Amino acid sequence: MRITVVGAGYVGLTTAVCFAHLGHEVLLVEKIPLKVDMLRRGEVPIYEPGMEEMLRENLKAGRLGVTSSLEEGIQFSDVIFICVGTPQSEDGSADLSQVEEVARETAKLMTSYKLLVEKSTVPVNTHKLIKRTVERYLKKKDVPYDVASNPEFLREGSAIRDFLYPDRIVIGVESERARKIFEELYAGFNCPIIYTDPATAELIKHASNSFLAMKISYINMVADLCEKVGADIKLVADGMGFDKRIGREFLNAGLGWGGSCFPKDVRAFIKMAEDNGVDFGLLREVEKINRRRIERFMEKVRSSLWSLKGKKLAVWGLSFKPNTDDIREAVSTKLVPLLLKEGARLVLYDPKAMENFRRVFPEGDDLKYAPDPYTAVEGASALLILTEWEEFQHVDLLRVKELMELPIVVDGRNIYEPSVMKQLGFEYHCMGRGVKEPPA
Ligand SMILES: NC(=O)c1ccc[n+]([C@@H]2O[C@H](COP(=O)([O-])OP(=O)(O)OC[C@H]3O[C@@H](n4cnc5c(N)ncnc54)[C@H](O)[C@@H]3O)[C@@H](O)[C@H]2O)c1
Ligand SMILES: O=c1ccn([C@@H]2O[C@H](COP(=O)(O)OP(=O)(O)O[C@H]3O[C@H](CO)[C@@H](O)[C@H](O)[C@H]3O)[C@@H](O)[C@H]2O)c(=O)[nH]1
Repeated sequence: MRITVVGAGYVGLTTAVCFAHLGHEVLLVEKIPLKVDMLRRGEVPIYEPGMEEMLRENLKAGRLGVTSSLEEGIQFSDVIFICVGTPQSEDGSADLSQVEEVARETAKLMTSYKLLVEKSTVPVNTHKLIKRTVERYLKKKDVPYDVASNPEFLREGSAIRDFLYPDRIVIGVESERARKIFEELYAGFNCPIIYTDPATAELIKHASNSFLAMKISYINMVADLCEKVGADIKLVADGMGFDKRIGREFLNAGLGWGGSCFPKDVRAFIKMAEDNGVDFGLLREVEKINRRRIERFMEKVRSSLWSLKGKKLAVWGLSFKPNTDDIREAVSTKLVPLLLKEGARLVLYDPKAMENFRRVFPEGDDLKYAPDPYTAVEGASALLILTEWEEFQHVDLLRVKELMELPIVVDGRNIYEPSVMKQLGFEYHCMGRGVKEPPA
C-alpha cells in the first residue's frame, strides 16, 4: 500500500521506516529542509537504536522517499498519517496548531479520496476539529474523505521494536472504507487490534499515558515510605509486580518521569478533563509527587555533602531515560541549574545526550563535559546518577572509587546493589533502599 507520513520526528520517522520495512511504499514529508537533506542521505537527526540501518535499507530498496513538499505527499497516496508535534500550550492544553496546519493544507490540495490519520497524541474530539477544518478548506466540497485516530504507543529508545511488536493497535474509525484500509495496513500484525470510534481511541492514548505516570508516582511514594521504615523498594516492587493485575513494569522508583510525552500529556489530560467539567485531582497529585522527586534527591545530595559550595560533583546521565539523546523535560535539566545555584562545580557525562545538553547548558567555569565516565569522576566529592544507562552497569567501580576524592554516590535510579556498594567502600545513597545488614 502507498502511505504518506507527515512529520519526521520520533513518531513519523519510526512510522515511515517501519511501514516501508513491512513492504509498503512510503513518502515521508518533513518541513525542516535540513532534516530532509539528512534523511535523504540516510542520516538520522535523533539517536534511536537501529533507526539508521533501517532507514538506509529502505531508502536503498526504493520503498521510502523523503520530501519537504506536502503537495507531493498528498498526490503520492490516499492515506496521510499526521505525526507532527502537539506541544504544551501556556494553559497546559495541547497546542494543536501543527495538526491544524496539516489538515488545512491537505484540504486545500485534496482532489480525490483521502484518509487522514491522527497518529500524534491529541485531546479527545480533535478528529472533529480536523473534520471541520477539512470542510472549510476543501476546494471541491464533494471530495470524499475520512478522519481516523490511530494513536502511537512507542517509547523512545525502543521505538522500532514497539512499533513492529506492539501490545495492541487502537483504531478509531467512522466508515467501512477507512476500516478496510487499516485492515490491509495492519494485516501482518500479531496483536489485539481494537476498532472503535475516534473519541474512544483518542482517550485510550491519554488514559494510558497518565496511568503509567500515576504508576511511577505511586511507587515513588512507596519508596519514600520504604526509606522511613527500612524496607527495600525494589523488593516491594517485585512483590507487587508478580500480581498479574499490577505487573512489574513502570514500578521503578527514582527521580520520576520526564521526557517529551508524560509531562505534557498528563497536563493536557487534566486540562481536557477540566474543560469537560471533570476534576482530575488525582492526576494533579501525580504531578506534584513527580515534581517533589527533584527535591528529595537534592536533600540526599545536601545531607551527604553538607554544603555544595565549591565542591566538584560528577553527574552521569543527562537524557530523560536510557537509549535516547532526548533531554526534553529530563530531570537533568532541572537538577543541573539547582546544583550550580548552590555553588557546585559540575562535570557531566552521558553516552549520547551531551551534544543536546551542551546546546542548552554551554560549558563554563563551573560546568564541564567529560568524554567518559572515568574522567567525569576525577577528583569528585560525589557522583550523582540521573539516568540508568546500561554502560554504568559495566564500569569498573573500584577504579571509579580510586579516581574520586570522596567515595560518595547518590543514585537517583537505583542501578547498583546497596550491599555491593558498601562492600566496595562507597557511601551509597539511593531512592527507597537501605543497606540490609546480614542476619545475626
Ligand atoms: N516521542 C514519542 O516517543 C512519542 C510516542 C507516541 C506519541 N507521540 C506523539 O506523537 C507526536 C509527534 O511526536 P514526536 O516526538 O515525533 O515530535 P517531534 O517534535 O520530534 O517531531 C515532529 C516533526 O513534525 C515536523 N512538522 C511539523 N509540522 C509539519 C508540517 N506541516 N509538515 C511537515 N512536517 C512538519 C517537525 O518539523 C518535526 O520534525 C506528538 O503528538 C507526541 O505527543 C510521541
Ligand atoms: O518504572 C519506570 C518507568 C519509567 N520511568 C520514567 O518515565 C519516563 C518515561 O519513560 P518511558 O515511558 O519509557 O518513555 P517515553 O518514550 O516517554 O514513552 C512514553 O510516552 C510515549 C509518548 O506518548 C508513549 O507512546 C509510551 O507508550 C510511553 O511509555 C522516563 O523519564 C523514565 O525515566 C520511571 O521513572 N520508572
